Amino acid sequence: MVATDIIGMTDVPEPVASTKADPSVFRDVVELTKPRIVTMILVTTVASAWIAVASQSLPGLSALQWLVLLVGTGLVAGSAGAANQVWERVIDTLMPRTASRPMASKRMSLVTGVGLTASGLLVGTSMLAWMFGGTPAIVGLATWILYVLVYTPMKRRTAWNTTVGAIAGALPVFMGYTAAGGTLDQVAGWMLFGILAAWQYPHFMAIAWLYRRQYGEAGFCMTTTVEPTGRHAAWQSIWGTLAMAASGVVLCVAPAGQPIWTLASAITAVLVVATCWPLMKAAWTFRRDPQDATARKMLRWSLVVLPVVLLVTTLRMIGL
Ligand code: HEM
Ligand SMILES: CC(C)=CCC/C(C)=C/CC/C(C)=C/COP(=O)(O)OP(=O)(O)O
Repeated sequence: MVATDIIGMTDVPEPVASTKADPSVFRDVVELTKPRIVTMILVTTVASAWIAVASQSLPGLSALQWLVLLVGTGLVAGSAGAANQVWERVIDTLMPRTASRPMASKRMSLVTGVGLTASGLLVGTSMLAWMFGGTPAIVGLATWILYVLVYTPMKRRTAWNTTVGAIAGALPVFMGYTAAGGTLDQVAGWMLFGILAAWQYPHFMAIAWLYRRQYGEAGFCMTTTVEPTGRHAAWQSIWGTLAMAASGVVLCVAPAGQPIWTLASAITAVLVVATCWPLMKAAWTFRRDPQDATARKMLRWSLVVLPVVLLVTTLRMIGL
């Protein structure tokens, strides 16, 4: 049996909570890490490192440094995804969306899940500390703690969990930014953080709407379960998209705090707004007509808009 996935692009197997669902151990290990989220986090890490180098006139990273940054960050982020699945192995059985995960379906043992989580965290953090010193490693560890130990239990208590999740999802920009030599007091780094944190509202409000029944039945506290008309979710998406565009514009125009009025800053600022526009339109349409179709459109646009905004801002910084 097949079903359409959340963004309506491909057919995916209907989730089944059975030990026979997926015999591939390798596939389970990958699935445990939430690979699509990790991939997007790595995209943000690369953009952040590049923007730090270009905006602060730093020497670029060597090939080995890029490799260690990507593998180290990927391991820490994958470990966070794994820890979340270990923690939620029982509640994940209550939602068709998550019931076929390796831990929830019991295809993977608790010992293996915990072992993979611990080794990913240890190896990833050590690699970052060895190559780049303490800051990126400490930011990674703090992100891991916030996501696993604060956000994960909060999901069943208050819809404010999304704000904590958005902070955790945005902090990895500082791993790339500081690994490349940037510091935590620079405007460019904080604008990148702003882009990421704000983007997660349209991204997640769409998901929270599409899965509102599953979240509600499993006992999760999301904006769409505590306010089921979708109005709050829509407004959070609209404000999130606006804040994302504003952070992107500031990054293009005033990467060091002081506005620099050049053709490049004006063109890229306009491009940032133009890129965010379809997401804003989708959020507005969702506000007027909160339905699965309008939410799915918003989710799809969120996944397109983030990499494009990062590309535009990176090109601006490297002076193209
Ligand atoms: C409040 C923060 C966030 C929440 C609650 C959240 C939640 C989710 C959930 C539940 C899914 C899975 C949807 C499904 O099962 O089909 C998902 C998909 C995804 N998320 Fe997020 N997310 C957040 C932040 C992030 C961040 C920071 C990134 C990366 C920068 C990210 C990237 C993705 C990607 C690439 C997908 C894959 C979409 C697909 O299924 O094809 N998310 N998110
Ligand atoms: C470097 C490092 C430690 C990075 C970690 C950052 C990270 C994993 C951010 C993810 C953001 C997030 C809240 C995802 C949803 O989890 P969820 O639990 O709501 O999703 P689920 O319901 O599908 O399990």
